[in-house]
Amino acid sequence: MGLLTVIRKQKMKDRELRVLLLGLDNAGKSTIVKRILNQPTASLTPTMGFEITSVSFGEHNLNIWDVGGQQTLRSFWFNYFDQLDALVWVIDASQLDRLHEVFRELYTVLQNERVHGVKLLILLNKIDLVNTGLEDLTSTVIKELELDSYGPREEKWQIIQCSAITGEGIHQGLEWLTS
Ligand SMILES: Nc1nc2c(ncn2[C@@H]2O[C@H](COP(=O)(O)OP(=O)(O)OP(=O)(O)O)[C@@H](O)[C@H]2O)c(=O)[nH]1
Ligand SMILES: [Mg+2]
Repeated sequence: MGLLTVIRKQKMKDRELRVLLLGLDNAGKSTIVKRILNQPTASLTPTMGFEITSVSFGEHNLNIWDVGGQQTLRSFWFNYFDQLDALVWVIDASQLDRLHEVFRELYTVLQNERVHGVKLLILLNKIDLVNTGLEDLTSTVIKELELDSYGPREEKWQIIQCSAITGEGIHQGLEWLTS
């Protein structure tokens, strides 16, 4: 293989991003994927295994792994940790009573060494259902998960408010992932 071919292949590889979408059941992960694809978001059923979606964004091709978040499925999450470029963690911002569960599960995921150093995007989803308190929620998440120790914001992690139903914030999330 000539040098130019090697460089070209490497460039193509750099543009392929493997993205793992995780979060509790009902957080809105699959709806976010539908929104990205511009497909109807109504009448989705809980994801029982996983679904891979390939989508191009700018110069990049994102391979998004959408994995079911139900309790019984969480022990399988670690099967998807290899060679990740980014982890997207989706939180239902309208369900504050589940925040403890959210923190516990994400904390466990972040302990896994295969996730260390991987870009982390936290999406506070369903903001169309929330009228107040989003800024407080954002600060709480940053504090509880000690995100500042994860590395510099913008570079290593980001937190974005979004709605898979209205589409708000989704583009911004994809931009950050591919930046
Ligand atoms: N209002 C509102 N509802 C949303 C939003 N995103 C998702 N939903 C609803 O939340 C419910 C769950 O959405 P899913 O996308 O299936 O959730 P999931 O995270 O994929 O769930 P699992 O596959 O079980 O892990 C559905 O009824 C969606 O319509 C949002 O931004 N706003
Ligand atoms: Mg799903």
